[in-house]
Amino acid sequence: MDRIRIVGGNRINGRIPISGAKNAALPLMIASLLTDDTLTLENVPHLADVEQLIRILGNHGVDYSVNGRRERQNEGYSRTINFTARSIVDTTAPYELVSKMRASFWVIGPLLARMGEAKVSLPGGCAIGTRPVDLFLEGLQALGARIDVENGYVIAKTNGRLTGNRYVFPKVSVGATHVLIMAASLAKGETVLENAAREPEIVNLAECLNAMGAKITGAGTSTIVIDGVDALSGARHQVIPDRIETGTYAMAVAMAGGDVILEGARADLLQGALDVIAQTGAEIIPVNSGIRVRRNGSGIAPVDVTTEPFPGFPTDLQAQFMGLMTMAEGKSRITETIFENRFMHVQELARLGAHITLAGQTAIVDGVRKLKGAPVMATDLRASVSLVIAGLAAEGETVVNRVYHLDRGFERLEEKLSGCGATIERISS
Ligand SMILES: CC(=O)N[C@H]1[C@@H](OP(=O)(O)OP(=O)(O)OC[C@H]2O[C@@H](n3ccc(=O)[nH]c3=O)[C@H](O)[C@@H]2O)O[C@H](CO)[C@@H](O)[C@@H]1O
Ligand SMILES: C=C(OP(=O)(O)O)C(=O)O
Repeated sequence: MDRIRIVGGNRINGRIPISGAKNAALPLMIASLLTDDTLTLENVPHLADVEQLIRILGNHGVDYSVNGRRERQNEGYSRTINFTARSIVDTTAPYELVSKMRASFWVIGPLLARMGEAKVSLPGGCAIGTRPVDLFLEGLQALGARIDVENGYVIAKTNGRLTGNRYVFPKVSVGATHVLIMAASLAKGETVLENAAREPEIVNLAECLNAMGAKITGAGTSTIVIDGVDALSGARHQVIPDRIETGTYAMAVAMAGGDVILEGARADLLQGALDVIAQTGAEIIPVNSGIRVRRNGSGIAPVDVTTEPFPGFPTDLQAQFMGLMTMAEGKSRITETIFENRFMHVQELARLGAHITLAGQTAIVDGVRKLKGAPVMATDLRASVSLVIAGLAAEGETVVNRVYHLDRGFERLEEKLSGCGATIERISS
């Protein structure tokens, strides 16, 4: 299993290109199931989750080509990919494929809307909480689906087309919002989704669906109205830059020190998080090519944060921010409100010398002057990268084990950081 070896202590200086967002690319790829035309997606990141979803979609009959050719393995860069689902050959998404990745469950929406049936294994994904799917099922039922759960599979059926309806999410869910927008796009009549997720990835999906002929308004607000259409066509659409990757590298600079331009980053996608990073003492400067992040000399100020749905501080940056706070000049409180078990990084950060105590859903971080390198274990995607950030600022060598988590969501991580002066390499075994 590959490992990442870091020798900390170097400042990070240079340019880091920001990749297409994993969490935008995945639902956009799934939207290709809604049409028999070609959906061309630009700026698709080269990540393990994307490759896995290509396999899952292939099982349903989606053909793909990269820049006009079949995929070349190990290409390593964001690409333009054509997805074409001329016909759906299988409406079952099997356990072996779905268990590896949460978002693969989302095929249930388009399959049901286009084919009238879907059998999808209950999902996997990062182990950060129980992650139920009740809201997806309740929402699809509101559109007229009959749902059964048998032997670990959700079986959804509809007689004829789904029917538009009003659905109020009892809790904000990004995934359930994606699924209901996709399903409602091909439903008969109007659907109104209230208390919908407002994340930029929802807006990216809605814009793509509209380019395919859907009639969606209000994406990015908590009320989304979808006027169902009979069929969708192909389109060409761009994946937005990854706001979580952007925030992660901004925090790496805030922690290790240095001066980096995050090329292609969009501040509007993570303003809340950038404001928090600025409060820690780093300078955040919008520039033409993206965002410049700089911290030279000054100490790291402690800042309290609470994770919230967009536009609040994202849960997907919580672990990285905790990494940053381990070296703050004082105490900070980090409260996780989205997932009930997203503190797996605490014990690993402690191996580097961090002082963190947990009180329910709040971590109290007592900043230390120095971290010291150690072998650590990646437990989930964002937890893994928090260990990388901390390793960059720690004295001596840190080895991060179980790197496959990182490969799910960070394109060319070692290359991007070593290009800016960090001592970081992958040890393949
Ligand atoms: C691939 C992708 O885009 N993943 C993101 C997506 O995950 P995901 O879409 O899975 O997260 P949700 O927004 O659905 O989850 C938010 C909360 O709602 C709960 N819930 C969700 C659905 C449901 O049917 N019932 C229920 O109780 C979840 O357990 C969680 O506590 O949004 C999360 C919150 O921003 C991010 O951390 C993930 O990176
Ligand atoms: C939690 C994440 O992914 P997933 O929802 O696929 O588990 C993530 O991207 O941080």
